[in-house]
Amino acid sequence: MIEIKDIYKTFGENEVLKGISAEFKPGKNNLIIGGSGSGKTTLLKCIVGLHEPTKGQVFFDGENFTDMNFEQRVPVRKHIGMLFQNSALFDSMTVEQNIIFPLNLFTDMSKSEKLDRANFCLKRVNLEGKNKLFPAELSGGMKKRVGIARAISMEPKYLFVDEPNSGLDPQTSLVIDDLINEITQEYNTTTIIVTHDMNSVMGIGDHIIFLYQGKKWWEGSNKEIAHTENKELNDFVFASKFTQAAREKL
Ligand SMILES: Nc1ncnc2c1ncn2[C@@H]1O[C@H](COP(=O)(O)OP(=O)(O)OP(=O)(O)O)[C@@H](O)[C@H]1O
Repeated sequence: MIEIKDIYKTFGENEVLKGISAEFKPGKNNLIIGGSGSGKTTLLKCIVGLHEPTKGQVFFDGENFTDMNFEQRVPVRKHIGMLFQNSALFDSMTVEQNIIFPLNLFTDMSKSEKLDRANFCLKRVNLEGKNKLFPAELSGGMKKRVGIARAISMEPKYLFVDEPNSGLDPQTSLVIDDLINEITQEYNTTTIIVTHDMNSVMGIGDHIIFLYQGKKWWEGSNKEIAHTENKELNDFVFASKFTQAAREKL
């Protein structure tokens, strides 16, 4: 479980996060949603340690991550898998080398063990046999799947995903959402996903927090979101006439 307590983040004069507290449970898809510039990515980066919060604390399974120094964080980081917006693959490396990269950094596995692990992860994301391809030879959806394979190579306890569906068509987005959902349940990972995608919200949103004006404005599940009376959340989720009409039928 990940717990955040009273997180503030300020850039110069710009107070982006104003006291956010939440709990993110294992085996659940925890979604962070909100308008553009509401601080979703900033919050994710504060949780994972890419930004230091101006105030407040982050706990990984009860351990105070914020107060740890670089060395103390290393064992926690080993349990973190990340999938960032553009998949962040190394263009000069093959698919296999990309997946093995964290294993080289964090483990003393033998070459054949690493290869076995890469093959297992590739199979898991339905990219068996694509080992020797380079990122430039892959579609956007395939790149995401390689990103997921790399993220799970270390068998993470915590999985952080920023905009998994950006640049993908609706069908491929569903495939990626399903994959993240399956992995979250199979490995009981505490998964935190930043998303704009309302299909993801309705499809896999076990636990959703909605950011507005730097605060946690609403929290609940995808079932609850359909019936919320929260005006700002309604304006955000059901912005179009089409989604408003769909809501009537929920
Ligand atoms: N490194 C930084 N330095 C200064 N300001 C930053 C930095 N990172 C983010 N910000 C500011 O923080 C605010 C929130 O940005 P953030 O990227 O977290 O929003 P977001 O909700 O993820 O937006 P989007 O949905 O458009 O990706 C913005 O005003 C942005 O300019």
